[in-house]
Formats: sequence, structure tokens, C-alpha cells
Amino acid sequence: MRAASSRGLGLRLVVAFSLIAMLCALVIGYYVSQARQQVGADYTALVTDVVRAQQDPAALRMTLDSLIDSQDRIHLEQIHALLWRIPRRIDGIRLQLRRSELAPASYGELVEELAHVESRLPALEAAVDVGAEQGLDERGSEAILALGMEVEEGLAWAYSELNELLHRASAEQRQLMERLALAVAVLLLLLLLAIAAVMRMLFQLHRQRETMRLQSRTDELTALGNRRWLREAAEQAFERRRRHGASLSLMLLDLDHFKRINDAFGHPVGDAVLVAFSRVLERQVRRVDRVARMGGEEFAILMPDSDLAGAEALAERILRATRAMSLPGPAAEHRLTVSIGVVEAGEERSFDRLYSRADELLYRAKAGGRDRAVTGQGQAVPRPAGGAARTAIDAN
Ligand SMILES: Nc1nc2c(ncn2[C@@H]2O[C@H](COP(=O)(O)OP(=O)(O)OP(=O)(O)O)[C@@H](O)[C@H]2O)c(=O)[nH]1
Repeated sequence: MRAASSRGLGLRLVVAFSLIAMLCALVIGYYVSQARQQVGADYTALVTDVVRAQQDPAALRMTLDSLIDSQDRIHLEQIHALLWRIPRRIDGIRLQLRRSELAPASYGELVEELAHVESRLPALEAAVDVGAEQGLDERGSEAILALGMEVEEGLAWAYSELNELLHRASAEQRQLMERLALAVAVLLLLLLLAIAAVMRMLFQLHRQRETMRLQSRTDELTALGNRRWLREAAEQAFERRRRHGASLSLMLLDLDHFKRINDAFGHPVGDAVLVAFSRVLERQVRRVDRVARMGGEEFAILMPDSDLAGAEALAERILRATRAMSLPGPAAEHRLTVSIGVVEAGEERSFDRLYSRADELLYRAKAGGRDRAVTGQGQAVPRPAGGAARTAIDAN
């Protein structure tokens, strides 16, 4: 009588818990990694654009330096190409800023500076065009240099500030993601703890129920199954017999003159004898046999897959083992015997019918002189020749 179903439920709960935990971890892990990648990708694109745009003021600076060294037409063409590129870059960055998660207030000043730069570009372009058409004189060069430097400084400042702002924002985002991941992990842990607590509670409840169920089917004194337990086992055995035609036998055992043991040595010794007899029975039976105490000094053994011959053989073994049994404490000098009724299930469909037939045979064993088994066909298994030498309680 083991709590096998408790272990089964425990295993199922552990598997369910592990699956839930794994699922939570996978889902949360997936979303955190997605969020992390998304935020990183937004800023990476913006930072890349800003870094690329930072080449514009550097290129303008180089071209202006070259123009100071040699007032060659080619430098004017280079400036012209830059003037075509710079507004597009500014537009692109403005668009990206609007799309980004950055607060508009944080980049407002930079956008104003870029707008100012843009407003100076037509004048620079006009000066470059004049220089290209009419040749560069000193005044024209100075105008281009002054405007060019103004544009270059404005762009360099705006882009470098923007770069700084983006790096700061990106670091803040990373920090935020780490905190978010931590919060999610804590939540997950709490969730798992809650699930574990509920599962533990369910498991304990089930164990309690199982223990109560076992207690209600166990004989307190001998720890054998009781009548209810045997009846349930018999119902299952009858079901098996119905399905597969398996044989089934039942044995009823009643200790002989047990009252005399109680009277002679007291109730506690009687109890000890009942317990010792239970262990003898358990040692004699097969694993599939079911031994129960039906009450008082009456026991029963249900034998699935056992025909009458097999049951008789067991009855003989029990008769011998009982005669050879040493009784506990002050009863040690005495010998115990048992009367047995053995039947094999035939047409019976219920435990009660089988039981009453076995009971009838047990009565005949008692009436026939005790210390014997009477089988289903009403044939007594005879006492061995040396049986009389084994002193029964009554002989004492
Ligand atoms: N120690 C002890 N005695 C019990 C227990 N249950 C029943 N008995 C006793 O078992 C005895 C049964 O007596 P009887 O029914 O006369 O049977 P018997 O003396 O074995 O005689 P036969 O069955 O005719 O051989 C009674 O004295 C009961 O008090 C128990 O749990 N412990």
C-alpha cells in the first residue's frame, strides 16, 4: 500500500512547473532581446548619419584652406559640390530626429543652429558662383572665406553636440534596458515562487488526502489492509477476471482458540501475536497476493492469477509456518494454529459471494477439528502425521 499516485502527481506538478518556468523565461527573454535590439538599432542609424555628416564641415574646412593657398577654380567647384550636399544631409538628420525617441527640447538648439547654417548657404553659393563666373579677386575670396568659415563652424558645433547627445541618450537607454531586464527577472522569480507555492500546497493537499485514504484502508494494529481495502482489490481482480479470464482464489484464516491467548497472557500479548501472525502471512505470499485483516483474529488472502491448487499449496505452507511460529513474550512456550477456508472463484460475480463460500469452508475447518484447511471442493488438507506433536493451545 504505497502512495504511488502521490508520487505520480508530484512528478506531474514538477514537469508542469518546469514547463511554465521555461515558457516564461523564453517569452520574457525574447521580448527583452527584441526591445534591446530595437533601441540599439534606432540610435545606431542616427549616430551613423551624424558621423557621416560631420565629414561636411571637415571637407569645407579643407577646401577653404586650399582656397587660401591657391585660388584655383577647382576649389570653387568643390565648395559648390559641398553646398549641394549639406542641405540634404541637414534635412535627413532633421527627419531622423523627429522619428527618434529623443525629446524635442533636447535638440531644439541644435536644430536652430542648423537652420541658421542653412540660411547662410545661399549667400555662400552666390559668392562662389560670382567667383566662378568672374574670377576670384581678393574681396570675393574674403567673402567666400568668411561665409564658409561661418557655415563650417555652425555645422561642426551642431553635429558634435548632436553626437554627444546621442551617445548620452544611448547610454541612458542601455541603463534603462538593464533596469527593465532586472525588473522582469524579479517579476519572473516572484511568479515562479508563487507557482511553486501553489503547487506545493496542491501536492500537500493531495498527500493528506492520500494519507487519509490509506488510513481508512489500513488495519491500525497490523498495518495490513483492512476489509474495505480487500474489497476494492477484489473488485479490481474480478474486473481482470472478467476481461482476461484470469483465475482468482480467496482464503479466509481464523486463529484457533485465540481467546485463550488473551485470557492466559493478556490483551497486549494477544495483540503481539496478531502482529507476528501478520508478518508470517506476508512472508508466505507472492507479491501479487493481498493480505488483509478482516477483524479480530480473522484474516484473508486474495490471490489473483491463482487456481485452487496454487491456493491449497499456500494454505499448507501457512499451516506449517503457523505451527512453527514462536509466539512473543510469555506465550513463547505455546504453539498457535489456524483454520483456513480456501475457494477459487467460479461463477461468482461479487466478492461477497466468494467470501461467504470461503467462510462456510472455514466454518467446516473449525468444525472438523481446527488446524486445517478446507478447500473449494470441500476436501480437507489433512493434518500432517506429526501434527499432534505440535502442541496447540487447547492441548495445553
Ligand atoms: N488481543 C486482541 N484480541 C482480540 C482482538 N480482536 C478480537 N480479539 C479477541 O479474539 C477473541 C476471539 O474469540 P472467539 O471468537 O471465541 O474465537 P477463538 O477463541 O479464536 O476460537 P475459535 O475461533 O473458535 O477457534 C476474543 O477474545 C476477542 O476479544 C484484538 O485486536 N486484539
